[in-house]
Amino acid sequence: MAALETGSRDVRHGEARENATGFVGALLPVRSASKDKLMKRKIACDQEEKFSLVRRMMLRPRTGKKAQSTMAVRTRSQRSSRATVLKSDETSSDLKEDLDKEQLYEPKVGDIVLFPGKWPGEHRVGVVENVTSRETAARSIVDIQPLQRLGQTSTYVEGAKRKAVWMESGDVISCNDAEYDEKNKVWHLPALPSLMADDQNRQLSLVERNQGLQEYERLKRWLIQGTVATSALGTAYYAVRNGVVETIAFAAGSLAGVLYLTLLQRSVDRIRPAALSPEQPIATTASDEDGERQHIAPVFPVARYALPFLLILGLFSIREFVDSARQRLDDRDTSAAASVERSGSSEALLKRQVRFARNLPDLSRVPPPVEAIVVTGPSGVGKSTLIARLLAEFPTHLGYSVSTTTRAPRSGEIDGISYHFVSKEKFLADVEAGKFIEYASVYGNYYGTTFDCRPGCDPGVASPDMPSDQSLDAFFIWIAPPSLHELERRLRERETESPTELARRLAAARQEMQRADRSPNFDIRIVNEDFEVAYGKLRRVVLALLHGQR
Ligand SMILES: Nc1ncnc2c1ncn2[C@@H]1O[C@H](COP(=O)(O)OP(=O)(O)OP(=O)(O)O)[C@@H](O)[C@H]1O
Repeated sequence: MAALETGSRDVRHGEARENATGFVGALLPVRSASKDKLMKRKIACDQEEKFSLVRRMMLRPRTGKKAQSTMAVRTRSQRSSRATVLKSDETSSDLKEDLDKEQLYEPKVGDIVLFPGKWPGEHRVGVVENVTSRETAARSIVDIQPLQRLGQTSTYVEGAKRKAVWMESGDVISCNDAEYDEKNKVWHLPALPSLMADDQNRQLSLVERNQGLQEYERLKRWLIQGTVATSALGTAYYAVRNGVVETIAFAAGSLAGVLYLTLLQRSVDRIRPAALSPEQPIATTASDEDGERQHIAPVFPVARYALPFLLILGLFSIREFVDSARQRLDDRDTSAAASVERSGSSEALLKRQVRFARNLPDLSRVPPPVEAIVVTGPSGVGKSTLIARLLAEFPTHLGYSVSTTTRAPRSGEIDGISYHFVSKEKFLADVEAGKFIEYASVYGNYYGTTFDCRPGCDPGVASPDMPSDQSLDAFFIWIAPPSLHELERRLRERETESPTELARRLAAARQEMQRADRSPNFDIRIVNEDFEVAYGKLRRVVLALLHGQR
């Protein structure tokens, strides 16, 4: 053992260092080497030593007591054996002999192997798909396709998701006993190679894992409780501040959120380590949950990824539903208002007024910017129809000013409802007294609109044919027909005018429309082609005016 003797001599001369990296360093021919060369060789030997250790770690225990130890235990035992070698000045041939006793496992494509899972202490079974050896490293890279255990059986199948993992060859253990069933395309593993750590290590990893799981359970509870509490508060707030529909929409959204969170947690629960119970051996690769996962695998990922989109879609649908419900309620209230107007039911009227009052301003606090809203337009354009709808919708906020005329009442016309029928003298006296919003002389008779309105609230809606030039703090709206032809059709269909009267009204309408086009007195012009569209525009304007915006 010349080399060893050299080392021994160095030790004697005090030239060898304590940190000469063990017995391999002691094999260096120190005397004949320069300092640089010495360092290079030392590094080479360091690597060589590491390599030998790596090789020893990769050795798979086959028989005897050692076969029961884990890889971790083997690493420790390697260290202690190395110390023993140093102490006892064992020779390199002794080491080789020691190494030769063990066999180095080199995975091959198609081998069934046991490899570490992502959880501490977890091990899984897989089939080797590829082995890539590396020139610069002792270990090769092994691509492994994980297998799934079927329930508690010793049968393994390929997972639904084919996703290979890679390991270093030293980290995998061969499962020699695996048998492939060609017909059913499954592997039978009568016994897994045991990887049990010593009891102390095992207990430690279990304690750590249980602590982690407890924290996770706490976090889960906290998340769900927090979301439920926030949802309940939000729903209560909506119930107090907004209507039923908004509250239902918010509650539905919250419920969907909680449901999604629960599903997400269930999904996370399913990727727990295979062996959770302390009684269950850590080396078990898969459990019942894996089998269960296999069944739900194709369904659950789809649901998981589709759920956020479904939620968004659902929220949009709820919004649509809320809008349409609101519209339906509005329509119902409007028609209810009209029927209540007719039937005169004070209870229904009160209910309707309360409902509308929620969205309408308190006029004592928000004074409207105008004293009157004047709706003007040619005869037959639809003024009365539009105003009737407005009055039905805002009965407490709008009143209607009945026009005053000096013409004689026609059959069926009632004084005070159709018109205020007054004498020419009285009319002119009221004009002098400034009682009229507007007045005009038409075909020898006076027509005018006063500030008095029914049922006596402010602002009123007046329906004069044309606004007068007198100064009035009113908002003037011009309602135009889509065409003269359509105007004539409406008047004819109304059947309230004689042919002569109809012709006269149409001629007057032509002139009024020309004057209205040039008149600077109108604040807004609305074409009444589609009734709902025209009413929608009118309604928005009136609401803005009621809320103090001009
Ligand atoms: N957008 C519309 N499309 C079709 N018909 C309409 C429309 N608006 C109103 N009408 C109809 O036109 C006719 C005339 O309407 P309305 O009596 O309200 O007009 P008016 O302007 O008040 O007339 P007048 O000034 O002579 O009282 C009614 O039969 C009404 O139902």
